[in-house]
Amino acid sequence: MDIKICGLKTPEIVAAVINQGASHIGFIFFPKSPRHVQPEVAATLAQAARGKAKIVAVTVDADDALLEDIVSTLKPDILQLHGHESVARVQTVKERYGVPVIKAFSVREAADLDAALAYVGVADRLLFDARAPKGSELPGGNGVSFDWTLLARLDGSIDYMLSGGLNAENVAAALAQTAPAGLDVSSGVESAPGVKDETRIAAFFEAVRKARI
Ligand SMILES: O=C(O)c1ccccc1NCC(=O)[C@H](O)[C@H](O)COP(=O)(O)O
Repeated sequence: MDIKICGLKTPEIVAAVINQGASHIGFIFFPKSPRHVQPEVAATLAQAARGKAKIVAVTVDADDALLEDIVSTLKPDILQLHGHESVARVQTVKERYGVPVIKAFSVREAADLDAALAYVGVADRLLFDARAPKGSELPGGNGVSFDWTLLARLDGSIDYMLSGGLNAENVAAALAQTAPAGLDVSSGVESAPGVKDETRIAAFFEAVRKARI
């Protein structure tokens, strides 16, 4: 099972998540986020992880100038589009930058999943996250979950990551109700917004291992 730890900001935490066996590490390029990093910082942090985990650049409705900067500076393995990018925009980004795309969707009700189906075959992977709570300026990284039973309506062949409010305490329940190809977590392995915690990271990986025995 793929595990993506998102919102990394320090070399110590990059080393910790690689040691735990993360398949993906995510860097956030969204100035309002407490996890925001500059492309140069992400590129330096990514050096220790390259070839061991996929480097994911997370953007929100980014324009071409920002994407070009990120792609040329960080050289990500994957671009995660976490805004309102259309199917056509996802296709264009894939073609223009030659990088696989994860398209994120905010889920609160069944119709949100139906809307995501238009991206199957265009995005390389879908990521289902919770709809941001009222008042939040962040489209992701809010530490809130959605009703996982909604995912039962998906065709079993759809490749998706589950995200939104996951942590060591609830991940077994999430895996009992869903069949994702991967998990994505940020707040659930933090001690404060934007501050990753090695003990919580280890506990999350341990909980996933236990749930999968
Ligand atoms: O994490 C952020 O601050 C963020 C900001 C803007 C867009 C996306 C963001 N995060 C994307 C992720 O992939 C998070 O891991 C995902 O939303 C889950 O977050 P959490 O519920 O905190 O585990």
